Amino acid sequence: MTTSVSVAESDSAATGPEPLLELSGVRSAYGAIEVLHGVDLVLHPGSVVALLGPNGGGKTTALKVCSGLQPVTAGEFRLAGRVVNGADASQLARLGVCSIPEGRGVFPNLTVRENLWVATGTGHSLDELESAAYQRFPRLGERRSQLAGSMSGGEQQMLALSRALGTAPTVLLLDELSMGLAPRVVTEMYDIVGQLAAEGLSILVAEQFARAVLPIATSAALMLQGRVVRSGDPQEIDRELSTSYLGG
Ligand SMILES: Nc1ncnc2c1ncn2[C@@H]1O[C@H](COP(=O)(O)OP(=O)(O)OP(=O)(O)O)[C@@H](O)[C@H]1O
Repeated sequence: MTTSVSVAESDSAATGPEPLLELSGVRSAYGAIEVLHGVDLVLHPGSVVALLGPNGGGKTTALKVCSGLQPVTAGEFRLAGRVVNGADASQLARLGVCSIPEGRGVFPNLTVRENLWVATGTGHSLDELESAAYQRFPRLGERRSQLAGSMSGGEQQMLALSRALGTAPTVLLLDELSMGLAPRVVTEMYDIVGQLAAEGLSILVAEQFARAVLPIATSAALMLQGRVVRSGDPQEIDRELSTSYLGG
């Protein structure tokens, strides 16, 4: 069953450049246990925001809020200036939010082509999706009939990205892109993320390994124990992290 979304114009729409996605004082809980205690985050069009921090800081939960998989119990979640508290994942997907979860979310028992076919529901033909995917990632073209589960971690991540891009999102949410990938592949994947932002996509990426994402980030936010404790320039945050245990 689809619930109706209360979509209201925000007062902040009148002040300064419009963020595409914004969390203001967002709280969220699993059952009775609150794990986000008033999170503030801003994602501007065409930017990459790196959400950093150690295990359990709340990065994945914050991304789940942004993709409609986790409820907002207090505060405001805004998309293009409109309050979307209460919107579910399919409603947010229709508003242009696309998420690649930790572990990539490809169907291991389907081939590359079949995984791309899943995105045809959004209006593009399989031919169009394949052609865009293989142009960006020629390696996927060579493996179009291979089962996704038998591909390398990097190839699966390329497939997950291609399928996500097939839905023509405006906001891309990435959770731990680097997980299980060799350092060289991580660099390759984040170069692509940087290119996507340069093409206009707005990207929020949760990443435990700050060094992987900071070179292409527009800004960074550090999450500890359910709060953003620091946000700003990625180079500054990189310097601060390198002098703390988090940089290790
Ligand atoms: N489904 C769940 N049920 C109950 N508690 C949860 C659930 N998922 C996460 N938590 C708790 O919420 C807190 C934040 O977890 P979250 O996964 O958002 O952090 P994270 O920064 O993404 O960490 P990691 O990098 O380990 O995934 C943790 O204390 C975690 O134990």
